[in-house]
Amino acid sequence: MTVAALDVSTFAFTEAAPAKVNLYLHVTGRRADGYHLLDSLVVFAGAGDVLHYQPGPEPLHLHITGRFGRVLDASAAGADNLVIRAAQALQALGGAQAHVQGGTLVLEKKLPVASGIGGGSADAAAALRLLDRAWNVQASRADLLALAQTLGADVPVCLLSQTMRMEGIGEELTPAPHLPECGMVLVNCGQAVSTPEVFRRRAGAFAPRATMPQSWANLADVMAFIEQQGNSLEQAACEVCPPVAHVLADIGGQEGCLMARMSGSGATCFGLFATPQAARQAADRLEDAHSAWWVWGGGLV
Ligand SMILES: C[C@](O)(CO)[C@H](O)COP(=O)(O)OP(=O)(O)OC[C@H]1O[C@@H](n2ccc(N)nc2=O)[C@H](O)[C@@H]1O
Ligand SMILES: Nc1ncnc2c1ncn2[C@@H]1O[C@H](COP(=O)(O)OP(=O)(O)OP(=O)(O)O)[C@@H](O)[C@H]1O
Repeated sequence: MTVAALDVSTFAFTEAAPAKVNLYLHVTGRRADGYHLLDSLVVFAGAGDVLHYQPGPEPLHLHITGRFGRVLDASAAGADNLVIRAAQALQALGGAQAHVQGGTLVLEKKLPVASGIGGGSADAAAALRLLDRAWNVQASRADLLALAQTLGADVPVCLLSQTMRMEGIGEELTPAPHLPECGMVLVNCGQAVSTPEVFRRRAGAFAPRATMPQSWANLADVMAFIEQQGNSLEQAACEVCPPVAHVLADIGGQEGCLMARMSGSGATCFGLFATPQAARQAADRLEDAHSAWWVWGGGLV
């Protein structure tokens, strides 16, 4: 089937893969195996990739479409793609009782690749949720989380796709206090940033574990808390990708922007606004001024 002939509106299964955003990210230590210990407040934006699946007799295969589909070369649709790796892992977990089938997966790649908002992790997590349903695997939440962990540090939190405090190397997840409605702008300058390289370049003392309140009365409370935290990888990411500083200044300069910060290992930066509408207006202005940037504005999941 050619990509042009794929009509995903007829596909039986669809799953959203929302972008992960680290409102703060503290690197609190380093394990003997080189992985870093983190403390992060993770939220999910209305922006995301979308995964579609049509079961069929042919072996399971993946097409990648969308604005950033071409960034992932042909080999990326093969065995190395996190969607395929997630499918294979779930198939192994499901065993004989699952109704594992072949068919066509289509990944609409709307999120920039290697950009600190967990695109590949969100795709893998969406594949686990979608195929668990489609194949009637009925895996327990604990089994799915354990499997997610084998696919990447961000995959467990993306499996839940809801506001969480994330610790350990990404596997310790606890519910975070409810966030009041707010708006978010996401901006990526177009330069892919390697997560391992940014971790390697991080310098200086480890950051403390944040003291998170039990609840927030309003957005001003949330802002006061988040502003006291930071992103331990921001400086290293700015060295690897100098436009990050420019992006942060431009988001921060937008009318109504409450704060601007980088997400994950970069280079995507976010701005927080009082409402999704204010965020969309700021996104429109940023897009007009920087046609080469990827810009999104809206609300949280
Ligand atoms: C920085 C974050 O985006 C914050 O949410 C994530 O921790 C990164 O998660 P991810 O991209 O799913 O990371 P993985 O694919 O598991 O790891 C990529 C590489 O990042 C480094 N890495 C990742 C996670 C972590 N807690 N410590 C690390 O040092 C390791 O060098 C690892 O080889
Ligand atoms: N489905 C996928 N989407 C994006 N990248 C993928 C996918 N499958 C494998 N990859 C590989 O994973 C690498 C990291 O991409 P990804 O977009 O997940 O990074 P990221 O946004 O920095 O993630 P994180 O915030 O979790 O560090 C890419 O260089 C790409 O080659």
